[in-house]
Amino acid sequence: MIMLDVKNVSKKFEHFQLDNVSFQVPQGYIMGFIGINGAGKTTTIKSILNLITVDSGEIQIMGKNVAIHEAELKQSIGYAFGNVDFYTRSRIRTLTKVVKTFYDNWDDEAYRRYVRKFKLIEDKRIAELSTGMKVKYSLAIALSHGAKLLILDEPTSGLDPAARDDLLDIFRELVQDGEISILFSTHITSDLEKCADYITYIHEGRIVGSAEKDEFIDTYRLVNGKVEELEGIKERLISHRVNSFGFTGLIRADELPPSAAVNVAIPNLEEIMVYYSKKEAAHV
Ligand SMILES: Nc1ncnc2c1ncn2[C@@H]1O[C@H](COP(=O)(O)OP(=O)(O)OP(=O)(O)O)[C@@H](O)[C@H]1O
Repeated sequence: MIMLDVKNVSKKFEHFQLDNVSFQVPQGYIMGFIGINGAGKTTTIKSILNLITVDSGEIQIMGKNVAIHEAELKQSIGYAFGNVDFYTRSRIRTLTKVVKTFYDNWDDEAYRRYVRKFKLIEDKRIAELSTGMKVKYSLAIALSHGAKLLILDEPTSGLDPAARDDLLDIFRELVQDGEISILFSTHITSDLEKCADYITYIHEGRIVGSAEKDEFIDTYRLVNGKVEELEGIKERLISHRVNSFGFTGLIRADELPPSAAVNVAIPNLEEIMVYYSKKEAAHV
């Protein structure tokens, strides 16, 4: 089943627009949503949560339009924002008492289980929680009301490597039984190398690619060669850099000329993102 279906969504701001954004998150998988700062990740997520009204296009969760069925669908969605503070003076215990009243399917037993699993101390005020703990608290809330789609906006930013690794393990565990799906936005691509099944890449408000992770990476090649070879291939490169050893560039695999005298390697997600952002700089 398709859990989240973003279809041809456009939204225009004064200096930025989401331009015909489309991608799908299948049930039971983790979709990594990547792009550099300002690419449009948060705007897309706000559209999915119906926090902003899109100009055109449609977003469906479990086959239902979010703009029409917002209240019903929010029962099935959990969200966590890594860097946002909410009700910072409340204690966990107090906040949960309020939050649980929003949900029809609240499961106290599940909540108790997640409080223990995530080692949440209920007497602590939100302001006293570390970033990782805040994300875990959001997850505990989401999982206790039976959320089937978790929308995590930069959940790992600001975390140390050990805390990040801990959360990534939790995300993997959550999708294991095929019920829960996760949309995970980040610019820390190494997190996604570890935990995402699919990748959607947004650049300047447009989707550059959305596919299973290895297939997405396999669309690109990193090439390097002597500067003399650059002219013959330059036009096909997404961008390139030159140093004293020669040049390195990113190219779509289907654009690679068979006869080019260059070394070819598979890039990682970070290299794909870095070379795409250089492309933008070259065109400004
Ligand atoms: N309400 C708004 N009015 C005008 N412009 C906006 C509004 N919200 C976002 N933008 C602009 O849209 C662009 C995309 O922002 P967005 O937050 O979606 O990017 P992002 O990919 O999430 O970036 P980051 O990784 O830095 O969080 C930015 O240039 C931002 O200034």
